[in-house]
Amino acid sequence: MSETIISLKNIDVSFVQKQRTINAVQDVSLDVNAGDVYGIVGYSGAGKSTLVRTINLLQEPTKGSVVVDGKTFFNKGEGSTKRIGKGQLRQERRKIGMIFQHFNLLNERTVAENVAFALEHSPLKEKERDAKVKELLALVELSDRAEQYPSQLSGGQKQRVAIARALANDPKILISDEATSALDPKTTNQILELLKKLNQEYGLTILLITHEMEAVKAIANKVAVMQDGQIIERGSLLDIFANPKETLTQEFIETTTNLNQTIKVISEQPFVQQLLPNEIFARLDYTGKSTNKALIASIYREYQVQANILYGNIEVLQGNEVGSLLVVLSGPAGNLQDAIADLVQQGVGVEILKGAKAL
Ligand SMILES: Nc1ncnc2c1ncn2[C@@H]1O[C@H](COP(=O)(O)OP(=O)(O)OP(=O)(O)O)[C@@H](O)[C@H]1O
Repeated sequence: MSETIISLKNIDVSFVQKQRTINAVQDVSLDVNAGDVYGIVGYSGAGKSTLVRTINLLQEPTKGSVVVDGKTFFNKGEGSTKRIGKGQLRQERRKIGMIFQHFNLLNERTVAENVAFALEHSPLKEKERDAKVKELLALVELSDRAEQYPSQLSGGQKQRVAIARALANDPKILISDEATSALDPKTTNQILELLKKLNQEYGLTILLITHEMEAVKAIANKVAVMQDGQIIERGSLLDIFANPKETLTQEFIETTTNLNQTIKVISEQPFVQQLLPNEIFARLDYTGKSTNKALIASIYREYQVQANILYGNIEVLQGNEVGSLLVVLSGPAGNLQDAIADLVQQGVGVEILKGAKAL
C-alpha cells in the first residue's frame, strides 16, 4: 500500500460577499497516495481550483483539515484553529509545484531566468543553480531555448517552461490546474506524456485538475468528479470508466467515447428500424478478461444466438480492456433471454436498446 501524501478532511470553503455567500467547496474529503495521478474533473465553477488551492493553503479552508506529507498545514474544527507557521509553510510549499492554464511566466525574463526564478530562495550556490536550470530545461527538452523569451515560444513550449519551473525545488507533488486547456490536441498529448513520464520515472504525485476527461483517461489512475462544490463520484480510472453511476460522470465519459451519438446514428439505420421479431438491438459493455470474440462465440455455441456487430470500441485503461459493442442479437425464442442472462452472469453490462419484445 502506498502512503497517503495528501489528506483533505471535511473541507469547506465559503466566500462571503456583500449580497451572498458562495459555498465553493462543501465537505470534501480526499486522500491522494504517493505516486497517484489523481484526475479531478468537473465543469467550470464546480470548485476544483478552490479545492486544490487549499492543499498549499493558497486558499485557506473555512473548515476542515489539510495534511500534506505527514505535516498538518491547517485544522479547523468546532472552536479551534491550527495553522502551520509561515516560515514552515514556505518550506513545505516547495514540495508542491503548480502549473496553470495560462502558464504564468515572466515575459521580460528569458526561459532560463524564468526557471531560475523558482530557485531564488534555494540554498543552492550560483553554479549549482545554473546546473539545475540546465538539467530542468533538458528534462523538458528546451535546452536550445534557454535564452529566448516567452513571447518567442509556442503554447506547449511555454507550458514546458512552467513545468521546469514547477520542478525546480524537487517537489513531491505537482498540481496541474487546467494546464492543457489552452493547448491544441497534439500539444496537449505531448504535455500529458511529459507529466506521465515525470510520474513514472520520478515518482511525482500529480493532481490533474481539468474539464477534459480525455486528459484524465490518458494519464490518471484515479478520478474524482466534482459538481457544485462536492465530489459526487470517485474511484479508480477503470471503475469510473467501466461503471459510472452519476449522470455527470456518464456525460464526461461520453465526451471521450461518443457512444450515445453513435447509438443515435445506428438506431436510424433501416436494419435497426425494422428489426425482425426475433431480433434485439443491444449495447454490451465489458471489462477485463472477457473479449468481444469470446463473448460472441459463447452465446452462439451455447444458445445459437447470433450477434451482428454494428460497432465496437475497445480501450486499454491502465492495462485493462474496456470494451463496448453495439449488436443486433438474433436467435430462437427463449434462447435470447438465456444468452443475455449468461452475459450478465459473466459481468457484461447489457442494455436492450430496441426489440425487447423478442425476449
Ligand atoms: N476568491 C473568490 N471570491 C469569490 N468567489 C470565488 C472566489 N474564487 C472562486 N469563487 C467562486 O467559487 C466557485 C468555484 O470556483 P472554482 O474556480 O474553484 O471552480 P473551478 O471548478 O475550478 O472552475 P474553473 O475551471 O472555471 O476555475 C465559483 O462559483 C467561483 O465563482
